[in-house]
Amino acid sequence: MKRIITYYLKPYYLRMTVGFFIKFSGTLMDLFLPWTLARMIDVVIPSGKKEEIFLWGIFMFVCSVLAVTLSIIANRMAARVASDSIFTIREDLFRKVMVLSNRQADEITRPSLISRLTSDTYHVHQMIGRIQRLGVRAPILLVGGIIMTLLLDPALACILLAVLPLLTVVVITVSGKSIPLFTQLQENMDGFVRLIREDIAGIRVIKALSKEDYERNRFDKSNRDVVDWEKRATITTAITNPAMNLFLNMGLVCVVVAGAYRVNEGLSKVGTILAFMTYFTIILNALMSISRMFVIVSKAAASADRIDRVLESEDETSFQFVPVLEEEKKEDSLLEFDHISFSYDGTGNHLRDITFQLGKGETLGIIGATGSGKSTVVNLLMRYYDPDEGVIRMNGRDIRTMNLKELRSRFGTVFQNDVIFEESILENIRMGRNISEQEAVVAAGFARALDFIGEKGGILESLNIRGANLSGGQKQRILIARALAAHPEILILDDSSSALDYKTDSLLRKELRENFSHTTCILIAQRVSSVMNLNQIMVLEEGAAIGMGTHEELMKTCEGYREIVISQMGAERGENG
Ligand SMILES: Nc1ncnc2c1ncn2[C@@H]1O[C@H](COP(=O)(O)OP(=O)(O)OP(=O)(O)O)[C@@H](O)[C@H]1O
Repeated sequence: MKRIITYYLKPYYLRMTVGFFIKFSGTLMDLFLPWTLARMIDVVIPSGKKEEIFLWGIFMFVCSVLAVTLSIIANRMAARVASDSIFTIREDLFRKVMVLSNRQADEITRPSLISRLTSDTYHVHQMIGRIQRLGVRAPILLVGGIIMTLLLDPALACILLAVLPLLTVVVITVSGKSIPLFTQLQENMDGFVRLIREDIAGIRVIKALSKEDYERNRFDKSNRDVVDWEKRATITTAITNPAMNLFLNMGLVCVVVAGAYRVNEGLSKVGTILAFMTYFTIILNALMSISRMFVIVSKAAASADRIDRVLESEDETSFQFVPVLEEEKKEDSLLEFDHISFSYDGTGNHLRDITFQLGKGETLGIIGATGSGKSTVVNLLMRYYDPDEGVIRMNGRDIRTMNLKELRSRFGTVFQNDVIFEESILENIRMGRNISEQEAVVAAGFARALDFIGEKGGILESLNIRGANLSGGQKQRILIARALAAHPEILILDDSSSALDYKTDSLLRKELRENFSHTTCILIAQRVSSVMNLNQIMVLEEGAAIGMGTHEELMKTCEGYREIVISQMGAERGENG
């Protein structure tokens, strides 16, 4: 919250101050109206002076118009400050989310990052707007109302002063009880949104596994939790209005009765009693607004904390430069993994003592069971994570000493589950890079994607979100074209041809051999046929390299590799190599 007030709202302090004075003036006008009404009824009308009545009427009219106009101006200013400041907060938050390290994103979780960017910024937006409107108006009406009643009739004001503590107790008690309930409701709502997002994204698999009932039960439970907390919170706050009204009406009855006596005894006047009753209502409404403010501020404070936790986290770029750790090695290899060990969470051994070297234009295949650590090799290479032990070098230089953007710009990558955007095929290949339409078409040709692009109506045709109007293999080919389009120095294909038929897969490899012979290539695959012709193949098992060499070498030396080959290509091939 502190960051929002001292940093994000700072550029608007002047606007907020001007807005405050406008709101203040408008509220004062509102506050004066009952007083002028009392004066009109008690003094001006009985005097019978038409001119004076007319002037006071004009004065009241001007006061009302001014009160409304000033309030509208101040509210519009407040809305602008809220929108402008939240725009900056969202931008900074989004920028931060983009540069969070994978480890940080794992910790916070992706759905929570989405909630922070959406519902949490919404709550803060609400608070910034309301605090400038109600936050100014309600206290002025409360304090000003009390002062006016004291000025009008101190004896009657005693009734108000007696009722006020009761109203304050109601507000404080209800707020004290409802704020934690609303906070809890917000947390449950986060889980609820997360569940809906998962269910909608995974609707196909839910249907395929006939898990509709299971998911409905999960949904019902989450829905019930949200409704329960919502009920508790709203039932608690529901006491406020009736209780306040009760005290108000009791107070008003006392004011009317006491006022009648005082009027009869000539100690007070009818107009004064009327004005007094109006102030009574104004004060009550101000108190209710203040109680609502408590809820809004507490919600926003929780949201601001969640936003702050992301904003203050050290971003990826701040730990990209590590002082040169070792003498630059003059080596021929373009890429080197030097005894790399790594764990995502500090408990598992996700990679163990991995060592390999790769020269320019060489190709490396990585094969192994699911979860054996294949993608982890790429994650470390791209510096999504840093290894716990060992050094990764590029041209003999520790990659931790390289600029992160520069490092990543040398790669063309296709990851598992990469995303197709709701854009044209051309823009999906370009991805904002300086790539001409012609270059994109050529890349699509290398990726063997031209046939189906033609059938879809050409490269300018739009794709649906996540490529919903494409088959799995078509999606993969667009992603491969995206990776090839910039002619990267190092190409990484992580299980990116798994959905291609054998013929297309083999044609794709032919294209790569013929047109990307100078490109160093790392190919992660489940199929032996995809990697068997590469310069080196690394066989991973539970994070360790159990074999390294060419297909022929591995057939002789690596039992694990032979088993994979036999299972995929038949015993004969396995035995004869
Ligand atoms: N972000 C993460 N946090 C914690 N553990 C992770 C994370 N990502 C992967 N792992 C774990 O690390 C191990 C290796 O994962 P990795 O993705 O490298 O496997 P893989 O060989 O590429 O598998 P697949 O062929 O199924 O893609 C797995 O046990 C996995 O559960």
